[in-house]
Amino acid sequence: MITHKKLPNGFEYIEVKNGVAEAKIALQGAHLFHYARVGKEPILWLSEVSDFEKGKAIRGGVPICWPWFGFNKDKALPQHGFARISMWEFVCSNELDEKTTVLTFKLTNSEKTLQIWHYKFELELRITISDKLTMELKTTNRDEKEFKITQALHTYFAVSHISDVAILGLDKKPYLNALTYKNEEQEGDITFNEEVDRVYQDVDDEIVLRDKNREIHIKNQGSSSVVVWNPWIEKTKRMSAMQENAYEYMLCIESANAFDDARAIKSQESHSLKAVIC
Ligand SMILES: O=P(O)(O)OC[C@H]1O[C@H](O)[C@H](O)[C@@H](O)[C@@H]1O
Repeated sequence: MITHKKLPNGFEYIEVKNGVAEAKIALQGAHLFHYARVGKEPILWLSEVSDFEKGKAIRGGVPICWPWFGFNKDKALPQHGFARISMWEFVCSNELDEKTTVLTFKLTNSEKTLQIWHYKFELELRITISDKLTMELKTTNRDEKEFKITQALHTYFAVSHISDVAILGLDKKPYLNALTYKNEEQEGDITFNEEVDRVYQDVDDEIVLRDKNREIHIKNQGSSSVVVWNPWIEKTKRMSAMQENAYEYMLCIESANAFDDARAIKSQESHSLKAVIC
């Protein structure tokens, strides 16, 4: 079942419920901010003090970073691009069976986007809610000239406690340490006891988030870079919409095309970035 909902301030979202899972997706940013299987704990983390407000990104769920990931050279432009703070069009929903709901959202260039990013584009997000969460973000170049994007499905995962989790599947992978700007290589599993902000490259395999009582598997397509991030104590204090202890209960594993994995898309061609989480 699909229900259109509105907060008292006018902020709109869609609630999805089917036989196996439920989800919530805001029209601003086509931002999925809740996904849980029936009777199970949510997979995604959402800040208890997140904004649900026009022009502000939701803190948690899956922000869509597009058409650039991270800072823009022009510091006046928004970090992680404009897609996550733009109003998307809800195109359609399709209940394939009692366990599978597919929703499609679209964003195209406008006068406003052309002022800050000088290309015509079509961006489509297909979200499939079933016992798996599937997100496919397709960028089509509708301009005459080629363009280059960096992007991410910036997934915030809920964890029982940051000191109890490990990320498997990135052993021996090269990464850019975004805190020191040094290139390093992963040794073994990733565990957390300090701030971590890394862009892994050459990722071609499944990633596993191992928690005390569950494992989450992440499989990406059209992507060979993965960002792993936990802000830890000091950065959390500086961030918007985060409670002081929030870093203990979340981490991000972001399905990306970032840094060396930027993608050039020719006129009328497309690129799809897909993540399957189960
Ligand atoms: O606060 P935001 O703009 O949502 O960014 C949140 C985080 O996103 C990514 O994971 C970056 O690697 C981090 O450096 C950044 O702090």
